[in-house]
Amino acid sequence: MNGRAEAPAAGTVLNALACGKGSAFAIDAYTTAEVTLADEPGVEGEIDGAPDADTRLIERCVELATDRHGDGQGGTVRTESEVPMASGLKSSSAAANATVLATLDALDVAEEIDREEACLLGVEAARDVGVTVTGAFDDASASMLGGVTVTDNDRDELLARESVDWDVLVYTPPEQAFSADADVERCKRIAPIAELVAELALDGRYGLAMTVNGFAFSAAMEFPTGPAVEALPDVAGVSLSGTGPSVVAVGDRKALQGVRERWDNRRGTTWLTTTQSRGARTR
Ligand SMILES: Nc1ncnc2c1ncn2[C@@H]1O[C@H](COP(=O)(O)OP(=O)(O)O)[C@@H](O)[C@H]1O
Ligand SMILES: O=C(O)C1=C[C@@H](OP(=O)(O)O)[C@@H](O)[C@H](O)C1
Repeated sequence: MNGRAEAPAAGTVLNALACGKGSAFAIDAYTTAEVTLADEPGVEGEIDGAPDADTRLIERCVELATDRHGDGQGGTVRTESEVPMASGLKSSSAAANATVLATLDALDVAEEIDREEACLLGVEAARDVGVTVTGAFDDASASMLGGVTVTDNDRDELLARESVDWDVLVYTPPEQAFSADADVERCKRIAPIAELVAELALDGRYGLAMTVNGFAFSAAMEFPTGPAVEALPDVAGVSLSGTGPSVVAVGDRKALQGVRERWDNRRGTTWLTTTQSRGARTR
């Protein structure tokens, strides 16, 4: 019983750490999971190219999926990823979604299970192993469903979802920042600004929403605002992604290419990509 699936990474419109509401958009970079089920319980996880990384998230995803939709089988799970880990680009959501879908594929029920329900299994696994603050249903839903989503993570409620077709520039500094280490109390201080960003996002004004989000959360979590200032006013929106350190910008491709030249003077990597509206899928 083998299953295989892929799920996209995502960038931030609104970080949910301040007021519980969040918004994210899927991008064209993927994590793939391969699951082999066995009759005995116990799950062994492996992350390609990262032998020391924490495999509990993907192991818990297999356990929850076989508990709810199979007979509690164990097995092995292996992920391969184009998404830098703990960089604000939702590597955890992509890994969880790919693993849940690959497990459902191995159980031969992937087409019967609603995608939002499958996504919530990954959110539950992330809460169980402590890699998230709010559950990150914003990031998980964007990765599972594709497009841009707005969610209430306190209620695990999808408030809005739409397909979008944006060019996206990503800047990834060489450092890592794990969500579980974020200074949540400082983020909560900017809740009134986060509420404003949620209103802008629900109004479809995603570009302005993400720019306001980026300045506010960069201040709260003490990340530099230089990349955003170098991108404005040429782009439609620019923000610190998640709990950082990556920065994402959306807008006209030519303008993004100009911003890329400026960002290339910084340490780390830049890449041009697009939004992704199909979401996760079995392979
Ligand atoms: N490819 C992967 N395979 C398995 N687990 C992963 C993978 N990528 C990320 N994770 C899990 O997600 C955690 C990082 O999550 P987080 O700090 O929220 O970063 P991000 O912003 O990239 O989602 C890792 O410690 C690991 O548990
Ligand atoms: O753990 C969490 O609850 C969250 C982590 C952040 O994302 P990253 O995991 O990308 O840092 C944030 O953007 C999201 O809204 C909520």
